[in-house]
Amino acid sequence: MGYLSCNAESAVSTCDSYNFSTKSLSNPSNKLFKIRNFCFADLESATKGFSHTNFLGKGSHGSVYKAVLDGGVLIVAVKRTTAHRSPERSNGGLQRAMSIAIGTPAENEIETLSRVRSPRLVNLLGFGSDPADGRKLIVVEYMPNGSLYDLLHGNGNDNRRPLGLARRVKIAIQVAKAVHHLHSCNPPVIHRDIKSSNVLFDGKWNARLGDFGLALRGHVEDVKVQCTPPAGTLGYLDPCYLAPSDLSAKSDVFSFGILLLEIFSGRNAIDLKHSPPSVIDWAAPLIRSGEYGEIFDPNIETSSDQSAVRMLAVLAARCVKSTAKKRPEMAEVVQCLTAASKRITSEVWNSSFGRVRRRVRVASPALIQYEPLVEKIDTVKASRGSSRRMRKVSGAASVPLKYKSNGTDVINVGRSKSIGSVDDIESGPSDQGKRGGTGLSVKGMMSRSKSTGELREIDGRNGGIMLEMIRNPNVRELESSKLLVKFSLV
Ligand SMILES: Nc1ncnc2c1ncn2[C@@H]1O[C@H](COP(=O)(O)OP(=O)(O)OP(=O)(O)O)[C@@H](O)[C@H]1O
Repeated sequence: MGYLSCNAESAVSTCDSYNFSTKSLSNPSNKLFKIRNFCFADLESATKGFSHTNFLGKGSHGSVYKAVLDGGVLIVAVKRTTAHRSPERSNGGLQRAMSIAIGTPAENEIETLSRVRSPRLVNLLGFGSDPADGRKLIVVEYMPNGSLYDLLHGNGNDNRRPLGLARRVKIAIQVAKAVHHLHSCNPPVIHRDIKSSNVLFDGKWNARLGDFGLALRGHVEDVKVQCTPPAGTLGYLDPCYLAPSDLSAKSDVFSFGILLLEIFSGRNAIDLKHSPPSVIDWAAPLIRSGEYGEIFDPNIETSSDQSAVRMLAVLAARCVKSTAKKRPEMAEVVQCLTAASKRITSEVWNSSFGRVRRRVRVASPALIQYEPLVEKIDTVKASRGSSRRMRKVSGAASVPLKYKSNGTDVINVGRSKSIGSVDDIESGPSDQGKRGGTGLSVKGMMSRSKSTGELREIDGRNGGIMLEMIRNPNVRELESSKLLVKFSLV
């Protein structure tokens, strides 16, 4: 994929440097963020002399080390850039074009990150420079849980369970929010290097977007943007981005689309073990022919909500459309992923409560005997009277159930079809005394949550009763199993 065609040298000679200076960042009058100018000796000792033990990884611009500063209070990652060389001699030529029209990638990263900040990004904390050769050191937040690349592809030796679909979609949403944040800045920031190895996990396993070495901050018509030759990582690079003037936020959307396919399928953006090696060439025909489920990792269970699966697959296909204008904005991407996530999460939720659901199914409109229940019920008094509050789950259909009381009376009970949710029980007038009800109630829990409460008769007309669940936070231990066991089929 040879998309890189611009001559970096000529671009450098014509660009506007925006008067970038690291001095301005440490100037107290600069109120953007508190960016520290670290002393090299401090960074050197905090990384134990940039030792192997503190080594975190190596990128195309240098090595990254863990550093412990401020007497152990502050743990950071320090990027020590390689000595600056001209782009033509850079050894990253095949993987990435060295094309920053202003300064080095390190300077660019410092400049860009000093102006954007978000909990979805690997934020800049400060910088330093090596007095021996002037190399820049970038100090960013430390991400202790590795990269998305590691999580998806591992190192081949670990026996980790593959990530579930809900988790994958959550990660996708977090990255989408990061990109959306960048595009919403004024002027916007185009990251230009969205890929799984640039998504890192913080201490709470939230995904953060990092590595702003190639990021461009400015409007597409700005001189800086117009003068910066195309760059990115092969496999993720927008095929429409052939010249500086082609750049737009939609190039990031393309890279994000490739990342989505990688997240869903577990395949590398380019994987020579597969044919075709490119994830987009493999997935696009499947999505086009409506085989949406085929693009998901075969090692994970996809949602049985097929509309969510379709939404995700179609979204990825839209992001990687060959015409940039047809790709969605990141705001829409976030929305769509969030909608799919809700469907998947409720599906996961429902299946984890399958045990309760099965019970509800058994209890569908069959005749059910509830023999000793009356005894039990007689001993339990309604605890909260008319002040009770029903927590309703919207859209839950009620199914009338028939129960046999003591083998003699048949009573009708409204119960929701929705899983194990007594909260969903059909409600009605609660003044049981006036309605000639039996005055029975029973403790129970069938809620999705661990909350407990009381089942209380609320309507005793027509030879049947209506029960409702009254939430009772004081009752911790549940008698749901008893309740359910007592409802046996006849
Ligand atoms: N903030 C951080 N916290 C913890 N580890 C980090 C951090 N930043 C980078 N790393 C580790 O260092 C490695 C190199 O990071 P770097 O951003 O320099 O390069 P890269 O993104 O892997 O590759 P490239 O520079 O080619 O895009 C990463 O793969 C990651 O393992």
